[in-house]
Amino acid sequence: MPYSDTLDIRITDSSLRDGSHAKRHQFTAGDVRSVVAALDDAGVPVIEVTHGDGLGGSSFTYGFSRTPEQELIQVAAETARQARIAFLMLPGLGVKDDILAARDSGAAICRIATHCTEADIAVQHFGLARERGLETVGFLMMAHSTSPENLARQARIMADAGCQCVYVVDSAGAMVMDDVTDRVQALVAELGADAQVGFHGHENLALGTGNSVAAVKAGALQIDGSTRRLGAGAGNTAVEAFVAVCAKMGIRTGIDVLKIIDAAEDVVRPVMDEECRLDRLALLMGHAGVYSSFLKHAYRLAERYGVTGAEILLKAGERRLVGGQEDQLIDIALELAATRD
Ligand SMILES: CC[C@H](O)CC(=O)C(=O)O
Ligand SMILES: [Mn+2]
Repeated sequence: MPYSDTLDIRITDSSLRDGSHAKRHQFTAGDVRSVVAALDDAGVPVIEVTHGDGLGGSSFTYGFSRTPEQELIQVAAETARQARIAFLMLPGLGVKDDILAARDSGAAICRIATHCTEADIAVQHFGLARERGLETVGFLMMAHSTSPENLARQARIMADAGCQCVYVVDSAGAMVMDDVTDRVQALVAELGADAQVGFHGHENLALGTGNSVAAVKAGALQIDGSTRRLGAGAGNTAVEAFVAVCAKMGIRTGIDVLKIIDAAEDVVRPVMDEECRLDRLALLMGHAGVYSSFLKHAYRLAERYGVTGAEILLKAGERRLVGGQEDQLIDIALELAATRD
């Protein structure tokens, strides 16, 4: 079944949220205005705007936002003519009042993210969001690290709590196509008509587009990407490439291929500090299954403690660190530095 009468799938652009990691959370209101205007004009139906770690992420642990995220959400909502604005929140980092504030700032879609085995911590948040008229999306992060069967059980918890679409989130960019197919199929079978299934990819193994196509073939109706790959690690699935592939495959996204290609080059690239590269550290994250948003932390800590980013990330992979354990990267760097003395 298609997403709607006019769309086979719905794409959410995460450049202004996942891309916040790559920008070390330094987006300005002007950045948001220009990117939202271009994506909206190209027909992108949903644009996510928040601190990289979601509402309430601005902190010593995750990095401070240059501009308060509610202001960025407000600017996005005022700029968009047809696109709906989404925000992300990790329970515990953000609180319920942040959800209400984001709704008042003009956001329409509430995306709640948990580690893939902890869906139960999101139950109240989905309830509140639905009660206040927000559309809901659930994010099961680091989905490569649990079985399809277990992931489906976690998706059921989210759907029963009022989540309308549960995402398989390849936070580490560690999945290959069969991993995606198995997980998306398991969720589709579990959720049936109760909730849609989505997929969020990272490019750490250069499989963002291929994995997203696999997700669609397995029944996903919502797909995330970031224009010019502006996201954590090697970035997210490039929206412009995925849209062009969909056009060739006859998958209706509602996004104008030529306009999104221009937006990537002329509007998003100038906002970026640098390209999101598939370099050594990004590849290591895909290989070792490490949370993509650890990348910039690894660079910073490597420099501060005189160790290498690769060592930090490989240890993080061995210890199976999950999102929210950024402080443990400091412990790893200190331990490595101690072995140098
Ligand atoms: C909220 C942290 C994280 O960046 C969410 C996400 O995009 C992912 O897990 O890939
Ligand atoms: Mn991500």
